[in-house]
Amino acid sequence: MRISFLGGGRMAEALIGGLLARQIASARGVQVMDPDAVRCRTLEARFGVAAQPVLDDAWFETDVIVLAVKPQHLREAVAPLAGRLGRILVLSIAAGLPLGVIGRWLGGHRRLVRAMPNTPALVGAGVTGLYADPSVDTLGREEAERIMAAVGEVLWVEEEGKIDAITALSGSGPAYVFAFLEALQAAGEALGFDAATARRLAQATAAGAVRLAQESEEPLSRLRENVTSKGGTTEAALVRLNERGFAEAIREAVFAAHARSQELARQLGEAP
Ligand SMILES: NC(=O)C1=CN([C@@H]2O[C@H](COP(=O)(O)OP(=O)(O)OC[C@H]3O[C@@H](n4cnc5c(N)ncnc54)[C@H](OP(=O)(O)O)[C@@H]3O)[C@@H](O)[C@H]2O)C=CC1
Ligand SMILES: O=C(O)[C@@H]1CCC=N1
Repeated sequence: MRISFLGGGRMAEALIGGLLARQIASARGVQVMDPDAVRCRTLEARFGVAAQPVLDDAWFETDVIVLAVKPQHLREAVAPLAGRLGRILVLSIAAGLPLGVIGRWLGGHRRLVRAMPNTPALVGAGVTGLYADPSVDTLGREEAERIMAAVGEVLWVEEEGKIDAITALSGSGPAYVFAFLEALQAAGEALGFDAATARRLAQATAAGAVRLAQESEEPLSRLRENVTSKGGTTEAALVRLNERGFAEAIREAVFAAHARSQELARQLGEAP
C-alpha cells in the first residue's frame, strides 16, 4: 500500500513505525508532508521514508492519505488537497471533526474514513475506533483497517457519533490511566519509597491487573471483590475512594471529553 501522511507528528510516527514493522507498506511507499523541516529529517533518518515540507505531485501518487495534523490546523492543511484526490482514500485521525466537515473542506470528497487511535499505538498497543462514509467500498474499509491494525486493536462503529464516545473513552483514556498511575506513585512516595520504586510498583500493579482482567471472564466487579477481604486493607481503601466519588469523577471526566469532542467542529465555525 502507498500511504502519504499530512502531518508528521507523534501519531504519524507511531503509524509509520507500525506500518513498516508489519510490512503493510515499504519505506519507499510512505511519504510525509510536515512544514517542520527538522521533523522531516528526523522521520527520514528513523524510517527511511520520504518527508518534505511541501506538497508536490509525487505526494499525491498514493492509495491513502492520512490526515494527522491537529484539528485546529486541519482546514488550512487540507485546502491544497481539494480537487486533487480522485480515488484516494482519506483517513482522518483528527479529534472532533466530522467527515461532513472534512469532506466539505476537501471540495466534496466522499472517500473518507474517520479514525480515533490512542497513544499506546506508539508501542503497538493502541485501540482505534473507525467509521467510514457510507459510500466507501469494502476495499477502502480494508485499507483503513489494515493501517490502524498496524498499531493495535481496531473497532468499527456504524454511527459517526460513536467516534466522539470512543475519543472520550479510549482516545483520551491513556491520560486518565497515567493520572491514576501518577497518583499511585505519589502515594507510594508519601509512604517512603523513592520515586523509581514507587513508579515500578504502581506500573507493575496496573499491568498485572489489566492482564488479569483480559485473561478472565469474570465481571470486573468480581475481580475487585476477589482482592477485597472483609475488614481488610482493600476495603479500607475502597471506602475512601467511594466517599470521594471516584466512579462519578471518572464518569464526569469521560462525559466532559465527549462534550468537548462534539463541540470542536462548532468552535471552528463548522456545523457537522
Ligand atoms: N495525541 C493523541 O493522543 C491523539 C491524537 N489524535 C489526533 O491526531 C492528530 C495528530 O496529533 P499528534 O500527532 O498528537 O499531533 P502533533 O502536534 O504531534 O503532530 C501534528 C503535526 O502536524 C504538523 N502540521 C501543522 N500544520 C501542518 C500543515 N499545514 N500541513 C502538514 N502538517 C502540519 C505539525 O507541525 P508543527 O508542530 O510545526 O505545527 C506537527 O508536526 C490530531 O488531529 C489529534 O486530534 C488522535 C488520537 C489520539
Ligand atoms: O486531547 C485530544 O484532543 C486528543 C484526542 C484524543 C487524545 N488526544
